[in-house]
Amino acid sequence: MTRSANLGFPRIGAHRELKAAVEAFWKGQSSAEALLATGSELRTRHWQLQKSAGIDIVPSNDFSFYDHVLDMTLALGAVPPRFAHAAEGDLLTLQFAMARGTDAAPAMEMTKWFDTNYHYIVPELHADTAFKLLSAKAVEEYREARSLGVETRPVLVGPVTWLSLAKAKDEGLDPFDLLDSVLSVYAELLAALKAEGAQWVQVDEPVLALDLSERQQAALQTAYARLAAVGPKIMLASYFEGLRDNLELATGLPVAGLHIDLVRAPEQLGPVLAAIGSEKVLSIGVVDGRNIWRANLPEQIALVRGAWDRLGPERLEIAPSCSLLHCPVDLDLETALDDELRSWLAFALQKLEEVAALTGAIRTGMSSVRAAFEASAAAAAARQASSHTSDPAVRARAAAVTEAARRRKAGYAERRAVQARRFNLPAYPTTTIGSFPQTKPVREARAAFRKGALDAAGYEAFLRAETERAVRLQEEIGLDVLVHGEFERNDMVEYFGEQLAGFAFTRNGWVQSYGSRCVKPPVIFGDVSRPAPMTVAWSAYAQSLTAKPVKGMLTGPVTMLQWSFVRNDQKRSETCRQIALAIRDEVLDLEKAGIGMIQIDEPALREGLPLRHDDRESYLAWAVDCFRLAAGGVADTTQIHTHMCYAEFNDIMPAIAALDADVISIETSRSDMELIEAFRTFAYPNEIGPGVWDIHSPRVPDDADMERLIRKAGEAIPPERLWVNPDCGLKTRDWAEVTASLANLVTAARRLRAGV
Ligand SMILES: CN1c2c(nc(N)[nH]c2=O)NC[C@@H]1CNc1ccc(C(=O)N[C@@H](CCC(=O)N[C@@H](CCC(=O)N[C@@H](CCC(=O)O)C(=O)O)C(=O)O)C(=O)O)cc1
Ligand SMILES: N[C@@H](CCS)C(=O)O
Ligand SMILES: [Zn+2]
Repeated sequence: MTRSANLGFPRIGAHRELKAAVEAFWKGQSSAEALLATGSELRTRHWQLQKSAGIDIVPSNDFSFYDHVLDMTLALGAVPPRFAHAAEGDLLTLQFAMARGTDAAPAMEMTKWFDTNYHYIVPELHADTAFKLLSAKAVEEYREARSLGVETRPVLVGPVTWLSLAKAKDEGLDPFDLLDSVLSVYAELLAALKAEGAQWVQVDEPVLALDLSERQQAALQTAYARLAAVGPKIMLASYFEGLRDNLELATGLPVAGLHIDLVRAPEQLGPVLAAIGSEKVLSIGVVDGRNIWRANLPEQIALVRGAWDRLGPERLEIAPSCSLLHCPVDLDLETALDDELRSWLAFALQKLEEVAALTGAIRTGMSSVRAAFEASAAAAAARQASSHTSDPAVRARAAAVTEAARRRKAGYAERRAVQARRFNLPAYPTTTIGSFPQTKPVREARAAFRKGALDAAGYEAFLRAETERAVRLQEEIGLDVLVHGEFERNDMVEYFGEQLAGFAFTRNGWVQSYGSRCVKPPVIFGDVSRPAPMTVAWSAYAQSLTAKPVKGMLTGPVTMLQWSFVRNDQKRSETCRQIALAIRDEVLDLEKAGIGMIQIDEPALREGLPLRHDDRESYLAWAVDCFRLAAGGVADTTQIHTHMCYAEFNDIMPAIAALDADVISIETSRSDMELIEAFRTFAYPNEIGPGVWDIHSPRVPDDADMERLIRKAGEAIPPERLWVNPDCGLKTRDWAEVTASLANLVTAARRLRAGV
């Protein structure tokens, strides 16, 4: 019988219940028991919701208190030696210590999960890492679901993906040297799941979407020859791209099932069907797990029928393209959303209903799901015919863009000279990345304003006071280039989305970004333009308070695109160009208002890079063009900054240089300045602020730490081109940490200056 399946459900809760519980525990306001109870309630609710939506194969172990890659690291006992002190306690405390750091041990690195805005904790490996089954979470959650009458398919991050994401900490060590020891623990875990009664296990190997080295390919062969023999049948899940040249490898592995992503790569169905042989179950991902558009069921059923014709009912599963971790939970909560737009959307629960409808159509015939299919077809037709998705003026303007609009008037060397005269900054200029603490009072004031409990004048007065406090503090600390603090912003993307035409925003569309932190990506449904200035009043106000330069602060077009739910009826490059023109308007208005330095953040430029090398050049070409279009209109005396965090820069250095920003600030401190190496190798020509404070950790770095990092950066970059700044914005930190850390940062810079 053809079955409906899910690969993972959003764990944070429709109302971010997990966030509240975890943060209360961290603050010491609630007990471990209370946190564990919330976890259990959420898992129970989510299993039941999935069953009620009509899903036959429901996942377990997709839940996590922080991150599922970290959970796998704990399962394998790969605890870095610096957490030995925490390893003596319970696993909850240990995992939070590893993720967030402690006074005694800096946090583990965190980076982007493939091309998503979800962050995982990077496993750390030493030649003598002693792997052992440390956490039986997967078994416990399987047992928990079973006790509730729900038979689940536990999910594990696969060994080859886990090793590929890991960082070797010993010179000369390749993570794959440790494959055998890692596989022993996986085998033990699978055996334990089998003993508990699990018939199937979903093993996620998204690396199958990447260009694989020979070592990775061999590791996949070795791993699955060994693990398939253990017992539970393995559903090997690939997603985020087509298998392409990994197709033969994937279909040839001795596993019982294979999941493929037919949303990103529908063209792979034919070749996979031809190669899959006569025994494997095929799980087809036909509902988009990465976006919020309603599926076109009549179109998708054609793919399903193609698979069914070849495989028959027993060897077919119908599923979302990937875990629904990247989707908000429930569209029904969006009561304030425009009815027309809402009728085009589906969140996690609605997507599962779509999976169930496609399964019903194949299993019991069209008559059982006719209403769902008709509604889906009507929504698709209405969206295509809607006048709200296109704006002829925006299209005409985008079509008329010339190369000249993307080019600064003078080259960097000339700009550097005129800007040095204008700003007259000391060596090692100090600055921050933009945001200052988004404290509870700030969030509460915004919530009160939104609910009407605080009027516009009261909210504005509150924000002005916060901004002035931040400016005064920065002056007192002695920073050279100030920021206004971004207090008026709920989020660096959502804030702009709320003000741009063509964007819509949700009330509850939360998606986990890292740990307890969530984002509410706006929805780009139509052509984008900027009806009015968005940030000019706040920047001008902050500048009016001080003689020091205050940077204007904008989110760049690629990041706006990447961190939104993007329309799927137009090329991404086209949508990005429209956003770039809207940001360009804002840049020019800031310049007109006397703002001399304008930062255009592009932290998602690297994340947007296609997973396969073959696709990268064309992406980088349009992404760089869009940034340059946003920035290119200003005078040479206006200094353009950009900022990127979490990026592996090595493979995109030419693109970063081609942005031609006067100054770039990057995240480097968690990797101990490793990332700066790429800038040295490439001989990056412009100014750089390598981050010297890991702002994701509550730890206050001392001035000696920061001085050491700057000196290390100075070995790679000529000191006269170095800036001193944190890794990223300070919105997640509190004022005590910010005040202490920034004072240390300024001390470090002054000490270096004295030695220059
Ligand atoms: C730089 N990063 C960002 C990414 N993606 C983005 N879209 N934005 C980013 O900044 N990706 C990479 C990184 C990820 N980093 C972060 C860092 C911090 C957060 C974060 O703090 N998220 C907040 C939610 C932010 C927000 O939208 N806040 C709203 C609503 C606040 C709220 O919950 N209000 C309450 C009432 C107030 C209260 O009682 O506290 C309510 O409405 O009930 C706002 O400020 O108005 C988070 O809380 O997780 C995310 C990614
Ligand atoms: N200006 C933003 C950038 C974050 S990537 C901030 O400071 O929060
Ligand atoms: Zn950042």
